[in-house]
Amino acid sequence: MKATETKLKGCFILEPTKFGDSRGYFFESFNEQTFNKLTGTETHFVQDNQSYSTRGVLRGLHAQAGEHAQAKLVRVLEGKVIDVAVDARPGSETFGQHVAVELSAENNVQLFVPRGFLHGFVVLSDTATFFYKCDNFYNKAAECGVKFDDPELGIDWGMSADELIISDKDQVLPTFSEVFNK
Ligand SMILES: Cc1cn([C@H]2C[C@H](O)[C@@H](COP(=O)(O)OP(=O)(O)O[C@H]3O[C@H](C)C(=O)[C@H](O)[C@H]3O)O2)c(=O)[nH]c1=O
Repeated sequence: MKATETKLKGCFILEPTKFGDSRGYFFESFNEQTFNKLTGTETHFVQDNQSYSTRGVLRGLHAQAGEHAQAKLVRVLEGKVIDVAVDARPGSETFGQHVAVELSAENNVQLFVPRGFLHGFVVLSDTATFFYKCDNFYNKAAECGVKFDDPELGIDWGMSADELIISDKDQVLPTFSEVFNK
């Protein structure tokens, strides 16, 4: 497994070591000891999530607030997505900045999204199965989010607005400044 820290401190791109042979391939998709050594953290994941979406579905930008904040290790089991993490950590040098990474069943790339980040993704393939580990349990009351197309964030989702499929809930999310600069 190789880990590369992004411009957002604590946010890492991880690439598994793949062992191929005449049958196909094998790789360790997660190893707590390896992960914590590579990221310099003591992360302990407690919940796995999986979602299935069709092309153009955009889920996000979401987070859980306060003590219910979640770090996430995200990857794609089938299909291709653009995955986005936005730094919403108070006082961070990269506050309001984001990274966008292509995750796919072909590249097997993972993104570690630390606590204090907003997270979302858009599906580029016909369908996508998205899998992620969380280091804190789901808490509906602590859910918060920011509008995917907030001009202050300037995220290029790689698709035109008319191609996107977005939940009613996500359509009416506030702007980044309304949530984090209040
Ligand atoms: C997140 C979550 C949801 N749910 C239930 C609540 C709803 O009845 C249903 C769908 O939830 P939602 O529409 O919030 O699902 P997404 O839009 O995929 O939300 C996720 O999208 C972005 C990409 C994220 O990073 C978050 O993990 C999460 O917010 O699953 C649960 O029971 N447990 C959970 O952990």
